[in-house]
Parts: sequence; structure tokens; C-alpha cells
Amino acid sequence: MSSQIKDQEAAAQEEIWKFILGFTPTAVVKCAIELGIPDILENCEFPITLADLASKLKCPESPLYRIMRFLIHYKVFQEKPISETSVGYSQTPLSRLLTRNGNNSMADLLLLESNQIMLAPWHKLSAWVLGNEDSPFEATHGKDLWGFVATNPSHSKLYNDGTACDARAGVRAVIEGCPEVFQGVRTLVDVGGGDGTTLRLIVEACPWIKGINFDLPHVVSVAPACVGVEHVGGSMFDRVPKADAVYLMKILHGWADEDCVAILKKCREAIPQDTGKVIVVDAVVGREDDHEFKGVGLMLDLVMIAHTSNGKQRTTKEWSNVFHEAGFTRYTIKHIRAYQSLIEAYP
Ligand SMILES: C[S@@+](CC[C@H](N)C(=O)[O-])C[C@H]1O[C@@H](n2cnc3c(N)ncnc32)[C@H](O)[C@@H]1O
Ligand SMILES: COc1ccc(-c2cc(=O)c3c(O)c(O)c(O)cc3o2)cc1
Repeated sequence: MSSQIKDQEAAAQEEIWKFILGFTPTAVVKCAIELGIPDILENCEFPITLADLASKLKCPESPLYRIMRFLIHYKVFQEKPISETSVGYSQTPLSRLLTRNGNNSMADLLLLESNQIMLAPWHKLSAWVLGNEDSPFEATHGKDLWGFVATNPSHSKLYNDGTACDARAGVRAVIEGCPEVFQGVRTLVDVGGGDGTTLRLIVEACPWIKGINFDLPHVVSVAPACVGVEHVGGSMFDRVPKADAVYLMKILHGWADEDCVAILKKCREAIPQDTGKVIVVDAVVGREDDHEFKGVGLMLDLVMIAHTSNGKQRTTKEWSNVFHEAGFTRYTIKHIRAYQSLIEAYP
């Protein structure tokens, strides 16, 4: 056996453990979030010793040492010198994304995706591949995600808080990557806008816009009031409130092609046929460029299998098909610093 093959096999013997125990980093980061460790470190002017951290957490040092040792190895936290003889724990750019209330926090999305309700359907993936399950989520919980969220207030909050994390990141990438997308738009309806986080950020950045946050009645009924944003309840399959432009972020990826066409037709009916547009913020998979978020798009494609009935992340060709079928004459795609791209479709 050549030394090259021996080396490849040795590397595989190491690599396989990332799949055998790949859930460990998520579980330990979830533990750190629940203990509030990123928030404690964020509020420390200097690196904090194990003893001081254990004291703040009122926990023994030994288990905490092992958790922090693991998270330093995974570069979630770092150790920095406190004196010539001692070191302490401090933040990294990654752990700053795990504080509970930071503007860029992704903590609530990690708590959502690692929640048992969201993890359980993953165990039905092989049955789905064999065609024995329509939807892992429905096969596991007896109803789809919206039905589950509507009847389980605790999961509804978990879902809204988690989705709001990703909305902040998505809107930030849109505004930083393509601010001109909102030029000339006076009224904007966010279809499936959730608790209104997206429109709150958009009208803050673009105060000339009047926002209409459109989602299911039980969702908008608990959406916080926001200046410049009107909450409207209804279904995107029935009617979309009229506006200069429609905004669809993380919506179409959750639905089959025929549902997307139905949604897009309702959106097209809601905008001026000569000057209106539909702004879609969603992943484009199968892109030619090897961009940094490629893996995220592929992971979210499998999230759509686990958590939706027929959702999927779409290729450029698949996007073209649904826009054409829905009666749009042209569309543009702009890649932004996010796992999503910015797609503008015109009637
Ligand atoms: C993944 S969330 C996206 C929320 C938000 N656009 C974002 O990017 O964070 C999907 C949203 O679609 C909403 N939704 C589901 N079915 C809907 C329907 N028939 N009409 C309007 N909204 C719907 C859900 O309530 C949820 O808020
Ligand atoms: C029944 O129709 C649907 C069910 C679920 C979803 C859905 C959309 C998402 O965007 C989404 C998500 O971003 C996510 O991280 C997740 O874990 C589930 C999920 O589900 C859409 C339509």
C-alpha cells in the first residue's frame, strides 16, 4: 500500500470522528449559552480566571474547566494572560455572537435549531429518502411547524426569537450589500414578516418607507408595535396587501414549487405592474463561485427536508422556473455577504 494511501486512510480515521461525535460542539455551545458564559465574559474588562467564573456561576471548577477547555480548543473562547503567572478566559468574535442580547447575536437561533422539537425529525431522514415519510417534522409531531408553533406558545417564542436572529443578519447583509434595493420604494410589504423584526430594521435604515408586516393572524397578534410598521394578519395564499414592493425573506425556500408560484402570483397582484418588484432574500445553491456560505446553503436545504413538507433551497435554474411560471418577465440576482442572495423579480 503506497504511503499516500496510508496517509489518506490515517486522515480518514481521524475525520470520521467529526461525524461520530459531530453533535458535541453544538451541545457544548448550547451549554455555554444557557450558563450565560459569553455574557459574563462580555461584561468583564479583563480576562476572567476559572475560579472567578466558577464563582459567578456558583458551580464547581472541575466540570467548568472541561467545558472551557473544549470551547477553547474549538476557538469559541480564548485564553489571555492576566499576569506573568496566570491566564484567564476572554471573548472571541465567535463568542460575541453567542451573547443573549447582542445586536448580532445568533444564540437564540442555535437554541431553536438544537431544541429537541427541531432535532427529533432529523432521525426520520432516511425514511424520508426512501419515500416512507412525507415530512419528518409532521411524522414526528403530527402537525407541520406552523401548526405546532400555533398550539405551543413556548415553542412559538423559541421560534420567533430564533428567526429574529437570522432576520437581523439577513437585513444587515441586504442593507450593507445593496442599499439601492429600497430606493424609490415608499411602501413595502414583508410577506411572512414574523414579529416585524425585519421591517423594523428596514424602516430604521430607510425612514422614507412605510412598512406593512404581513403574517398569519396568530403571529402578528403578538408582534410588538413599531413606528412606521403596520401589522396585518392573513394568508399569503389568499391575498397580499398592496405596496410598491414585496419583500420575501426565508419564505419561498419552505415551500414546493407550486406553492411558491401561488405565493409569487399573489405578490405580483399586490404591486404596480409597471414600477413594482418582488424582493426575494433566500439562498441560491449550486452557484459557480465557491463562496464562504456555500455549506450553510446546503445545510439549510436539509433543514427544509427535516422541518418543512416540500421546502428546498433552489438553484438559479429552479428560481428562474418559479418566477417564469408566476408570470414575472425578468429577475436579477445579487450575491451579498450572507448565505442568502438578493433576488429582484419584475412583473
Ligand atoms: C421562516 S419564517 C421567516 C420569517 C421572516 N421572513 C424572516 O426572514 O425571519 C416564515 C414565516 O412565514 C409565515 N407564514 C407561514 N405560512 C404563512 C401564510 N400562509 N401566510 C403568511 N405568512 C405565513 C410564518 O408564520 C413565519 O413567520
Ligand atoms: C409547512 O410549511 C412550512 C414549514 C416550515 C417552514 C420553515 C421555514 C424556515 O425558514 C425554517 C427555518 O429557517 C429554519 O431554520 C427551520 O429550522 C425551520 C424552518 O421551517 C416553512 C414552511
